[in-house]
Amino acid sequence: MPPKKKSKSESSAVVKSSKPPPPPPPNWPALQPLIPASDLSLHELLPGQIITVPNLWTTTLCKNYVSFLSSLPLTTTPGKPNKGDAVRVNDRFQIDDASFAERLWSGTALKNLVLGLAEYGTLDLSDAERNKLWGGQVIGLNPNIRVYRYSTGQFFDQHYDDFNNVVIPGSPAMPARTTWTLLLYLTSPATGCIGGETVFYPEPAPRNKKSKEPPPEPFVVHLEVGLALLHRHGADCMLHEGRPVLEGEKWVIRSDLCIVTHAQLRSRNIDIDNKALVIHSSTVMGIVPFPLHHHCHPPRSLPHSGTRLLTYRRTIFTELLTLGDSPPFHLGDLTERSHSRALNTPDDVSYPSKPVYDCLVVPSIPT
Ligand SMILES: O=C(O)CCC(=O)C(=O)O
Ligand SMILES: [Fe+2]
Repeated sequence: MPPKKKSKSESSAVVKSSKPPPPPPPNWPALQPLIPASDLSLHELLPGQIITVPNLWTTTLCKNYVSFLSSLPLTTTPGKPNKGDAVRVNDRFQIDDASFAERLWSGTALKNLVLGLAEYGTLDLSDAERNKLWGGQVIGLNPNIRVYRYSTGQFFDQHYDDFNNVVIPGSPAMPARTTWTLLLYLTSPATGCIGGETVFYPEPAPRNKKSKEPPPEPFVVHLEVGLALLHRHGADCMLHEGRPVLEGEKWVIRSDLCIVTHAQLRSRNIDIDNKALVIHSSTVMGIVPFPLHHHCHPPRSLPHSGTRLLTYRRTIFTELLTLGDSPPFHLGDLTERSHSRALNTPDDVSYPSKPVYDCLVVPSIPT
């Protein structure tokens, strides 16, 4: 007798049982109230290494979040780490939630400050300098959101944060790499949390390594409610730790800045030279301004015909609206209809509806 065939439902049941679906993301409260971006700024505490945004979240928002986060199923990490991992003793909750990561990025002042789009409070940098600082063109935050609660006596021992390759979901999904750690403090001495500072240990200058000079002073970041701390990670990460909490509870939300890289773009049929980004496709499509946010009116930023960019393969830049619907590729705001609509304001009428362009001039992106 032939083996009994599995019915569809049976076989899907088998698949299901082998890989349980990920837990649904929490019902995160709204990110409000917030202080307007115009009243916030980036503070470069250690050039190229540590940057903060005081009051990224308001005290009220932090307080609401602490009470919300307390309801999540946090797990205490074991005191004995895997080989090579730092000793970390805290309670933690971790979830892949691209939509929350996007809210934390675009729904607060973070994106505009990091990308240099805010009118005030950004660092005074050229696009190339900004890309160098962040390690590339930042496209958002790591969807892997971590929530830490340190109770009295808990700590995160000295360690370096490594980078990760991640995928930012979308259509299509965008491969990216993390370059800076984001720590958002929700508590501080003002809320009864004593201790728990994040401390960085600068490397002694090479010539001093063998000398008897004392090592450089540690750099201490004190907890402040609503302060976002960004620090470079990966190969150039500074040794750092979360000091033991002496009293009260320390709450932190952790994510990372994510960048796109040359290699990742190339693997998607996108070419870049120092100034331009071109999408190749047999069907078309278009050319995506990069970074998008520097070009609210992309047609204005297109090069004049006759420039060297005409040597690129000719592509028809159909109305940007089409990018929103069936994109060969899209990023960030261009995928949003609201933004696409904004491109059809009366301001745009002087542009032909189906102009032919080769390429868009964009800032360089480090490999
Ligand atoms: O909680 C802190 O102060 C440090 C956290 C940290 O270093 C990390 O998440 O890698
Ligand atoms: Fe760390």
